[in-house]
Amino acid sequence: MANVSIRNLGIQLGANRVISALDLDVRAGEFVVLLGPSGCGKSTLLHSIAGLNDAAAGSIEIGGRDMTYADPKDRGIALVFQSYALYPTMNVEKNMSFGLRIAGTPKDEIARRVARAADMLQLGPLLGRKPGQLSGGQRQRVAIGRAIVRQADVFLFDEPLSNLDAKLRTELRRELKLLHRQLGATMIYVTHDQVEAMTLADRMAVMQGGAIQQFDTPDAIYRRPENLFVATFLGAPGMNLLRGRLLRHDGRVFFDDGHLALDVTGYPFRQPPAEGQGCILGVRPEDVEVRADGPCRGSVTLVEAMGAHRVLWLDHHGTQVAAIVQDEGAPAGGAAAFALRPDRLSLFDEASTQRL
Ligand SMILES: Nc1ncnc2c1ncn2[C@@H]1O[C@H](COP(=O)(O)OP(=O)(O)OP(=O)(O)O)[C@@H](O)[C@H]1O
Repeated sequence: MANVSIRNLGIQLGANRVISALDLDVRAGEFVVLLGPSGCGKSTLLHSIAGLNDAAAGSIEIGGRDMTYADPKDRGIALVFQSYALYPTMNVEKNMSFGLRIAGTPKDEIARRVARAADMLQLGPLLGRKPGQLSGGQRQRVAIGRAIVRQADVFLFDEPLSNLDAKLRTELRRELKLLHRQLGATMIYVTHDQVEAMTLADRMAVMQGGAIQQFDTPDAIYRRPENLFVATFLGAPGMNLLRGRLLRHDGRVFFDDGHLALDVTGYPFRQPPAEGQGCILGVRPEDVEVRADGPCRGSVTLVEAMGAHRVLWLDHHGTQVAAIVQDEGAPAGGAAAFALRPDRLSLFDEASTQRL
């Protein structure tokens, strides 16, 4: 296991500067997820760590050694692709051992490593089969097994579960997390699926436009998003947003959207807010409490039954506010009062969209 330290990285693909001045520190043994919408540059960043893209600027260190211009095979990494990339004519055992045989690893050592990986991934009974005789999930297990036998310092995963159906994804996701614990290896994992990111990551980097918008634990990012992009990218439904201004009155600070004056004096402002400052208030649907004595009012426009809970959509003077409720007796229509949990609010500057 090794740490990965990226400084001031710039990556140019054709005429596109896909990544600029990017810093990222992955600790040894950590599971880091790169998460972001399509085209944000997460695969480009992963491929740069693997040495498949040339750096136009900056540096990449792996295990304290400068690998910026090193050949992919010398970086101590193993890469698992979305598309499995298995050899169709070789059986599972041969697919898994291929890299080791090329590298001249002794036969008994190969057998030991393949047996261990097959055991971890429940591939033992399938070792004699060809890829064409395997399901998608089994093929991806073989691709992961092939990476494990290499005993790499850093494992890189490029959306490895996205070809699988929902049930298999969930299963293999859990197996990957357990595998990480067992191996204690450094893993960097690309996905655009936020559930995958939240459940797998020790820390995750949320990317947009070739830059990391926030790098922290899933909980910290979910609870305290650094900017509006991160706030709305995570969560289903996403964070509710109300536009208003910050006003001072009798030594207290209020968020005022013209209909609602919410005392936010206790909010941990990073800088004292300016009087009248344009502000966007964010609150997660599970932090909207539908209760008769709530200070806000809205009319129920839609109720979505999700099985374990319901999503209530409330029209608050033209703004749709989602509330997650557990109670089957929740209002199905008409007017409803609600409150916003004061300790769970996020406030963003309207102009910069950064967290206040
Ligand atoms: N060979 C290339 N030449 C020029 N631009 C490229 C090349 N490959 C990718 N890009 C551009 O770089 C940007 C980042 O692409 P990248 O594949 O890293 O995104 P991504 O976040 O992994 O997206 P996805 O989830 O769709 O794979 C995109 O705007 C893409 O169009």
